[in-house]
Formats: sequence, structure tokens, C-alpha cells
Amino acid sequence: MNNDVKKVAVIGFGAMAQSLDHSLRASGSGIEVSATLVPHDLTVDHDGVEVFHDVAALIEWGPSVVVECASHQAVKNSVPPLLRAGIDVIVVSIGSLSDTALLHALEKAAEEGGSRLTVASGAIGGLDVLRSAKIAGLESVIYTGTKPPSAWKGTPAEQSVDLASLRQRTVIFEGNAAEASLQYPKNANVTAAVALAGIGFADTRVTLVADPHASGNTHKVNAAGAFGRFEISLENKPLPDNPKTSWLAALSVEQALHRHFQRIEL
Ligand SMILES: NC(=O)C1=CN([C@@H]2O[C@H](COP(=O)(O)OP(=O)(O)OC[C@H]3O[C@@H](n4cnc5c(N)ncnc54)[C@H](OP(=O)(O)O)[C@@H]3O)[C@@H](O)[C@H]2O)C=CC1
Ligand SMILES: O=C([O-])CC(=O)C(=O)O
Repeated sequence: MNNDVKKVAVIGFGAMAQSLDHSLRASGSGIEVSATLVPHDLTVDHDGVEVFHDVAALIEWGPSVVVECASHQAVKNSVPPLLRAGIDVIVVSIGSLSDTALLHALEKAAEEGGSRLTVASGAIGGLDVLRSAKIAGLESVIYTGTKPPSAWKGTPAEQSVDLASLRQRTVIFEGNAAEASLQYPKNANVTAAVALAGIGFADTRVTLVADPHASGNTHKVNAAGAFGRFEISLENKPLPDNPKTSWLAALSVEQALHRHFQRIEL
């Protein structure tokens, strides 16, 4: 891998990828999005971004790193061939990794290609603490995620509550991180990040809440283990184009990209 070549491609060009693109252009860092892999025709509102519909064509173009900002399906379909081709990938649709077979396939593809898969921290923090604490043994990890009703549109929550007429804080899901990741692929990637860093998908307890009084996306983690106790709470602002997605998730991808090109990872 030559870290001096900065041919950055993104998978998807929705709210997060566009936020990343604008932020990188404004940063003056010399790192910019130069290509995107999307499933349909798309007009990119400025020059300099090549649009691909086929992962083979993207591989041919020769990205130095690819950032997935799309979907669980994109991780499954597009990331293994990229890794096999020796291209490093940063993923943010982390809930896809609850599929153990996919995780193994990604590891095998990276081994074959001599490439590296990086999991962005996304909209959550404290993952370093969980990773360290896990070594001495974690007893419990509890995640609670709260978003305004509009963020739960198009999810299974609509089957149990009328989101439009909600007047009070309402629990829409209780279960573990494996179930949350599968049932809420656009809202519960953070539970997968917490599970992977900590006690695993089966044992990470998850509560998801729709709250008409919430102004943003709140993520809380409580953990206990041999190391002691840990509590973190984030009040994230959503991206203007997608109430489901926190701005912090886009920023986490941007910092993962900066670290990718650093000789010393700070
Ligand atoms: N780890 C974390 O904390 C977080 C992770 N996420 C993940 O990031 C993803 C992107 O978020 P966001 O940008 O806000 O979502 P958006 O829905 O705004 O954009 C996603 C874009 O990706 C495209 N897309 C979907 N599947 C594929 C595919 N297989 N190949 C190429 N493009 C594809 C979509 O196209 P189309 O519209 O045609 O479907 C859409 O344009 C989410 O779906 C979620 O999985 C989001 C928030 C937090
Ligand atoms: O962006 C967020 O606040 C969390 C999110 O959507 C996810 O974890 O999928």
C-alpha cells in the first residue's frame, strides 16, 4: 500500500457520503472523494467525482482506499471483492458484521488481498474503553438509543406505534445487539460497534426509544466488569438530509480516513 496516493472512493452517495465529501473539500487536507459506487444513475453536484455502478470498474479505476457509507448489502456485495483486490476499506454499516459468515468472508478476502478492513466508530464513542475492559472480563453492557419519531420511519417500529401521533417517550425495541442490527439496519449500527468492542452481539442488551421531545440522537452505554464501571452518553445532531444518521457518524468516517493516511495514527 502506498499511503502517498490518495485516490479515495465512497460506496453510496447519500447523506453521510455527501457530508464527508463537503467536509473533506473544505478541510484543505488534500484528501478528497474522487469516485463513488452507486446502484443507479446519479448526478454529482460538482466535477471531479467519477460515478461507477459496478465494483469491477471501480477496482479497475484503482482506489487507494474505499469508504463504505451505503448499507449492509453494500458491505456484503462490494467490500469482499475490493479487499481481495488489495484495496483497503473503511466500513460504517457495522450492523452487517453481526453476520458471522460475512465477518469470516471479509477476513478471508483481506488475507487473500493483503488488505485491511477498518471499522469506523460511527455515531458512538467509548469503544476503546470496552475493548480494553473486555480483556479483564465484562459482566454487562447495556445500550439505550433514543431518536425523534421521524428517525424511526420505515422501520419495524411503525408496526407497533403510530409515530406521527406519538406524544411521549416510547420504547420501540428491547432485545440484544444481534436482533437490533438485523431489524434496524439504518438505525442500530452503533449497537454492533458496541457489541464488537465489548461483550458480543448476543449479550449486549439494547433498548431503542422514539421520543417526540428528543431534538437529536442520543446514545447511552453502561458497562460493568472486572475493570470497574463505565457510562457514556452522547447527544448527537442528525445530518440535515437524514434524521436517522448522526453527523458524528460522518465525522468518524472522516477521521478514520485521515488516520488511514497518517504515518503515525494519532
Ligand atoms: N455506524 C454508525 O454509527 C452509523 C452507520 N450508518 C450506516 O451508514 C449508511 C449510510 O448512511 P446515510 O448516508 O445517512 O444513508 P442514506 O440513506 O442517506 O444514503 C445511503 C446511500 O447509499 C446507497 N446505497 C445503498 N445500498 C447501496 C449499495 N449496495 N451500493 C452502493 N450504494 C448503495 C443508497 O442508494 P439508494 O437511495 O438508491 O438506496 C443511498 O444513496 C446507513 O445505511 C447505515 O448502514 C448510518 C448511521 C450511523
Ligand atoms: O447515526 C446514529 O445516530 C446511529 C445510527 O443511525 C446507527 O447506528 O445506524
